[in-house]
Amino acid sequence: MSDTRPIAVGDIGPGCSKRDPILVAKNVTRTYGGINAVDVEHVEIPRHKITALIGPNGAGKTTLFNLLTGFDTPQSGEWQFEGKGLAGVSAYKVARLGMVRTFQLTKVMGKLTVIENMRLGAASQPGESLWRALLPPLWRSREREITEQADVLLAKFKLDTKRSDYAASLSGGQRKLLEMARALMVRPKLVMLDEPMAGVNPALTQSLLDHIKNLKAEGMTVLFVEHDMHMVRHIADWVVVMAEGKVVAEGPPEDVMKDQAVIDAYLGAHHDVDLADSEGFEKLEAELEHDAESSVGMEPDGVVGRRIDERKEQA
Ligand SMILES: Nc1ncnc2c1ncn2[C@@H]1O[C@H](COP(=O)(O)OP(=O)(O)OP(=O)(O)O)[C@@H](O)[C@H]1O
Repeated sequence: MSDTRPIAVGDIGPGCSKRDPILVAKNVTRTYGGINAVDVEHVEIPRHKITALIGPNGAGKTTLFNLLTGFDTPQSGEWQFEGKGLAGVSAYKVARLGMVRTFQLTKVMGKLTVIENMRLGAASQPGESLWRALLPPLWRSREREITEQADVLLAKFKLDTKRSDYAASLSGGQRKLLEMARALMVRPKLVMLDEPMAGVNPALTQSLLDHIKNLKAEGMTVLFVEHDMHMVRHIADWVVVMAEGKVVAEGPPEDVMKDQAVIDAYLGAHHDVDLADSEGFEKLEAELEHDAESSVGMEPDGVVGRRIDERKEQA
């Protein structure tokens, strides 16, 4: 049965408190040269929910992911995952604690087979090195267990027929699926996905969406960065909006899309467009076609945030 209790406690707005947060970050800052890439005063991610982190290009979404998961170091800040402080904790240990992430550009190992990539995902499970070093016979049985777990996941993600293929031979969408499946090898509690839909062929889009919804159904919490607003509206329970490094809005998707701060962050001068309405995207697209200077664009499939000149280069 779905949990219909309110996600937030008290007033809804940037940095608001959650009834049951799995991740709480305070005063996290990261500058590059003179740029405040991330300057997040307070943000809480609700447990057992799907939260979308949105914002225009350069808003600081990926940098925030990197900081929280130990792939980058902030100038200041603290954050707790399940009540445990993670500042200064390495990416490897963060994954072992149950907080895993995928990357905008997948990091699967092209020269390894699909099953080898999956086995590597288990390397960050608690106790792995101890088993291997101290108890070789037990380690062999552990290896069998890892392979079985990998095969179950590969079947679930419909990659079992690719088991012995090199990861390099997979399509972009299949690599995204493999990266997600591999992340699940550590049996995480929080799964952070950086642009899961980018570069995914439309035939795989529904499958990816279903997999993300399944993560929640299986008791995991999901936080994902995405430019595809149709996806955000379709699967997110909660949306956090960043612009210029800060959290500028948050709330349920239907409310956030109507929020003036979100409209300002995404649309600049195009204030008359309603992001809560799919026709609004078409209108925005039409307007931007006549606005070559705009730094915010939209793909026909609903991708907001690409620069117009980037889109022309890609075409
Ligand atoms: N390694 C880096 N060196 C210098 N500047 C960086 C670096 N990484 C990010 N930045 C800058 O920090 C800001 C935030 O970038 P970030 O990639 O986090 O944004 P984003 O919201 O994820 O954007 P996108 O949606 O395009 O992925 C940008 O101004 C970016 O140019």
